[in-house]
Amino acid sequence: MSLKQLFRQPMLRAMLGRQHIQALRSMTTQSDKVLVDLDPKTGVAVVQMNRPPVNSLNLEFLSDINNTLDKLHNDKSCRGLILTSSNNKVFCAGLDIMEMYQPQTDRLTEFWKTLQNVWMNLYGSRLATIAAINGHSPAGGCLLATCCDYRIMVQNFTIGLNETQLGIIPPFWFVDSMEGVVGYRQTELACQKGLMMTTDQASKIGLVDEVVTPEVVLQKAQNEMVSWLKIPDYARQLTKSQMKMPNINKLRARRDEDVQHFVNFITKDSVQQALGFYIENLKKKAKK
Ligand SMILES: CCCCCCCCCCCCC/C=C/C(=O)SCCNC(=O)CCNC(=O)[C@H](O)C(C)(C)COP(=O)(O)OP(=O)(O)OC[C@H]1O[C@@H](n2cnc3c(N)ncnc32)[C@H](O)[C@@H]1OP(=O)(O)O
Repeated sequence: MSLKQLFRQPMLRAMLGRQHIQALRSMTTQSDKVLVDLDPKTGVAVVQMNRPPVNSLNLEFLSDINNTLDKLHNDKSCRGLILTSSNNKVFCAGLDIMEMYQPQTDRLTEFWKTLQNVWMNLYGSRLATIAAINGHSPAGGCLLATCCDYRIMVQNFTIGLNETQLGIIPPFWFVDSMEGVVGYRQTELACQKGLMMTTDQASKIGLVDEVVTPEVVLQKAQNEMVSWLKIPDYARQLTKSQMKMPNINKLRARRDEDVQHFVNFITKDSVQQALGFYIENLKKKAKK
């Protein structure tokens, strides 16, 4: 019997109720790289990034994240999203560097457009969003975290926009996301120097809101979510939108130009060389 047929069974429908069937259906249609557990009672979806070894963001993974966000946004029962990782050492290693090294222009363009979509979708989400950062979170990983409304991070990991250390530039919307959380001066220091901060350092500048032990990170996120969902959705959403729309509109207005800058920049010989060295070092370090 197919899942579709199974969901139509009157006995199953009676036992589980309509809401639960909907939640089950949405869970079973997700990709195996993005695991979704939507609790029909609370309306909170726990979304686990699950692309081993380090949840690096390649084109397909970004598309899966986007599809998941679309599904949750279209599901009226969903009110909150907790973003976390199935790997308890790495939340997200940022963009998949292999997408940017010796790339095909078409795929590189598609990759960047998809990342822009993920950013707009998560940063501007109608849902209350909490990042349960249960591991390292460099660059694009930090971007995902700063898209969320609240960040809870496990102690003794690192987070930051470290692009300049790779010889690349954090795009203006990465910078805007961080600035919205920690303000201009801390963003300037963090981005120009490509700082990877420990959880405690990040907490000191307000980049993370709470520092916790690994065992409690999800429970803390669930507890925090309860307080966000006590606020009427329309009031919270309109307040959020008022604050986030200027940055979203800024990227919308400069989308094509941003893609062009990215492609031109990444395909420069000097940038390819810097990425090549970085990958070599990463692989050497991984072998040790
Ligand atoms: C006029 C103005 C013009 C403006 C123009 C603007 C242009 C815009 C420019 C471009 C902007 C790009 C923005 C980029 C954003 C990014 O996100 S870049 C990626 C940054 N990420 C990193 O630097 C992280 C690197 N990884 C690590 O530090 C560590 O892996 C880790 C995350 C701390 C985890 O450590 P550990 O658990 O010890 O795992 P490892 O052993 O190191 O790694 C396991 C394997 O995974 C591979 N890997 C790691 N990270 C990545 C990655 N990001 N992409 C691809 N692959 C990765 C690593 O190499 C290992 O692989 P194997 O050796 O094959 O096992």
